[in-house]
Amino acid sequence: MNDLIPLRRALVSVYDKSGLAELGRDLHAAGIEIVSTGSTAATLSDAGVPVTPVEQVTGFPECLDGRVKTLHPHVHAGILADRRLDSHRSQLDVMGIEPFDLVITNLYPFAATVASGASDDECVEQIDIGGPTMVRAAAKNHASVAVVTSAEQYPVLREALAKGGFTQSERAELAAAAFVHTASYDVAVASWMLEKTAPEGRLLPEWIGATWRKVSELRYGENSHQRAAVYRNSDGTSGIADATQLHGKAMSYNNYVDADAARRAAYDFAEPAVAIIKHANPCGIASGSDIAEAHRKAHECDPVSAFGGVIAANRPVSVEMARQVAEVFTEVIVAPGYDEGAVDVLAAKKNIRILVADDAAFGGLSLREIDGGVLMQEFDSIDADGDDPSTWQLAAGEPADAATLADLAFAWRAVRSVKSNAILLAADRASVGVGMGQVNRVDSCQLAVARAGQRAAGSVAASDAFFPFADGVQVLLDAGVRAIVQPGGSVRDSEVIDAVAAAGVTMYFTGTRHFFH
Ligand SMILES: NC(=O)c1ncn([C@@H]2O[C@H](COP(=O)(O)O)[C@@H](O)[C@H]2O)c1NC=O
Repeated sequence: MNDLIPLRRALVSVYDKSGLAELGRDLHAAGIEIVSTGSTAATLSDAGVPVTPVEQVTGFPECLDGRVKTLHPHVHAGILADRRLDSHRSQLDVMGIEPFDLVITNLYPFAATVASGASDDECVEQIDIGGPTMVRAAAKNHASVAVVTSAEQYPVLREALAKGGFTQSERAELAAAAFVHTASYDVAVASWMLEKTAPEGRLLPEWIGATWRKVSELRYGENSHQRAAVYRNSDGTSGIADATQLHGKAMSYNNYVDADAARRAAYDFAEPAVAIIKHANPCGIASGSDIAEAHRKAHECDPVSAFGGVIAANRPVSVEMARQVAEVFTEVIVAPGYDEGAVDVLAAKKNIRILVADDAAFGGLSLREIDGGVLMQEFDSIDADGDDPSTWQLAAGEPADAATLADLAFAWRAVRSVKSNAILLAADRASVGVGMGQVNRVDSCQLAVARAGQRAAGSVAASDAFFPFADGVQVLLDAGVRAIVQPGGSVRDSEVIDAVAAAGVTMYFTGTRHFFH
């Protein structure tokens, strides 16, 4: 297929000058004439590369502090002429305009400038206008022009130089990448402008722009007949999507879902904490004086279910914890780091996936896809009103002693990582029985009690939402639970309070609910 267009003339205008001098030499060596803007031209000249200043093409000086450099018909007609058309070629001849075969541009660093905390004026100045205009023009006209928008593409460009140009399909691919580049850039600008112009107190934007870039394809999705891939947020935030894998088989779709749930659970705690997740629910969650103790206690909650689990720690994994984990078949372990020797201990197990990911920073706004749209809400913060035990209202029984209150506070934090209806029994800042995802609260109570077995007696209980009737709470009381924390707010609260008081059990109302679906 002879659709290769030789590269004879290039427009080069880059903010990021990395690799520019070397590239310029290669372009020159390939016989390409280089037209270039201000400091790009200076960098090339300093490197001994012959360059035509863009002013020589436009016959107009760069002006307004660089706001106008390449925005000129002599540049844009040279980029946009469809050279398959006789009419376009002859118009260029008449106007004395030479076409460009190649545009190399990277844009002003708008997002980085915003992230640096620069003033509004400085951010506005970093909204590139001429760059995207050239990029979009070249991408539109990929039938005639190749466009390069990042230094990461220079190796591909060098390959094209070696073979005498880009093919049509290569130019189309470059054009697609270029439109992704300008679209992502505009999403960043538009989001920032919307935030700037939002009326006081408006949290939920009128428009949501977000872009994600594929990190990798996954073997399959939730099931083997579903194709799937993982994408990373383009806004620079890091998380489980771009965790570094140190060992083990490739992550699966379900591994990602569970690792995300595990991190959410573990990172609710300031003290060392571990969550063990199966099918997005904790089968064990505990805090401890160190991470190994937290893991031991989390594992003891339900050793049967912990088989094949996904573990998250909110502290670096110690060798001691690694040894404990290595005794159990574990799908994934994710932590902010690993003490020396811990990875070696874990990696002795061939199948475990070992991930290191930055400390989780759950918060802000979260999105959930529904048919035809998305739901946006504030992330459910555990530090909402009502989460501080000092604000809880004693609804029944005697005030809890300090140790019991600490266990209730633990249970209240832990229960919100359990899918509703959620009941979590805890002792010594560790779950001992979890009832999750049931369609009524009585079943969740029964499940939590059954899982806890003998440990239910003397444990404390947390319920993610109020008890609509006394039947659920009665299951907990019959099992010997000694203190309960729940939001309160049911029309039948008095029945629930009476049952709890009759059993001589302490119960606090938080006034805050933590449904999790
Ligand atoms: N206004 C223009 O005509 C214009 N043309 C190109 N630019 C940008 O100027 C930068 C390169 O400028 P310099 O070569 O002076 O470093 C590139 O990031 C390019 O995207 C422009 N600047 C911003 O809008």
